[in-house]
Amino acid sequence: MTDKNAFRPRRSVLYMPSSNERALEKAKSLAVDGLILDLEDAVAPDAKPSARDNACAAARSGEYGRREVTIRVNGMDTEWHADDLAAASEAGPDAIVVPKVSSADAVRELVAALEKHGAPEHTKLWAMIETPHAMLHAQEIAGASDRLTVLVMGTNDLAKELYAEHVPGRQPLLTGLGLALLAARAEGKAIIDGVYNDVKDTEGFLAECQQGREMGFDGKTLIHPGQVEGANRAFAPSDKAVEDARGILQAWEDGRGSGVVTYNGRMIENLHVESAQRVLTMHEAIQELEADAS
Ligand SMILES: CC(C)(COP(=O)(O)OP(=O)(O)OC[C@H]1O[C@@H](n2cnc3c(N)ncnc32)[C@H](O)[C@@H]1OP(=O)(O)O)[C@@H](O)C(=O)NCCC(=O)NCCSC(=O)C[C@H](O)C(=O)O
Ligand SMILES: [Mg+2]
Repeated sequence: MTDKNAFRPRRSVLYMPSSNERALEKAKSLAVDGLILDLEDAVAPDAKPSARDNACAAARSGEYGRREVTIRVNGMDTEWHADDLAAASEAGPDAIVVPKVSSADAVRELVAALEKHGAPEHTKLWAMIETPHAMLHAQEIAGASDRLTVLVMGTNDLAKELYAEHVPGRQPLLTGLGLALLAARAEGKAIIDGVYNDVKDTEGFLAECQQGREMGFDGKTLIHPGQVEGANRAFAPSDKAVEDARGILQAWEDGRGSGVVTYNGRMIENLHVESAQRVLTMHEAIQELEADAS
């Protein structure tokens, strides 16, 4: 994995229907780390062709500044997929997001199609992991190509396929979330958590952000501008975490050559130093991103 991919903040990644021109315009002023210009679930069948044109124009426009701009195409088994993939490849967004990727063969087929359509090198593949088959083959999917850089959880589809219910704490989904996380980390890929559907339930949304952060997700996919600030806060290292990381590095430096030191009474070994370094690198990457935005 490249450093850019490892430390590219993806705290908040907002979906928007590419048929909604107001939303596409509004996104230029939102403090999101990334955008998913959707052609799939949020777009009605008769609006698909014009939505495709809007998404490609937006990706080409260069008007989204520091934000990662991606296009979610329709699924591989749909009538729109081939045209979506060809148009998105030509437009050259930061990534093309493909829903319901369920096997390593599908990843290889998608990468070959991106190459065939002349997608520029910077256009990566993000695979949505949202079927039982994908969960059971998550590591093969994640490791199938270097061009695949990010896994995106599709928790609505996963719940549907499992006949599961959406409940606080997400107990029915935890096996799938855990398998996808293990796969992403084993293969050195980023992984973004699924959406929270109730845009008016701030408390429930923040609890789910915290759960995602604690599990190890890099960020959360969002559906409404009102969710951006909470996700940015939840998935950034807190002031306390940054202070602790600096303290750990200092204690390690002061201990020069010891295999183990203490910081605030806690045992510190080399692995804790690596984690502290990661926290500081992420903190600096976020500061840099936010400085670019102002
Ligand atoms: C959920 C919504 C339909 C709510 O829409 P609405 O009631 O119109 O919201 P507001 O009136 O509160 O909107 C206020 C302003 O914000 C803009 N807005 C709203 N949503 C977005 C957005 N996503 N991106 C950018 N801007 C947005 C409105 O235009 C208003 O602007 P203004 O008029 O100028 O004040 C709606 O939020 C929405 O459509 N959200 C996205 C839905 C979507 O993309 N769904 C598909 C992805 S989720 C998914 O598929 C998950 C996955 O596959 C799985 O399986 O889990
Ligand atoms: Mg889905």
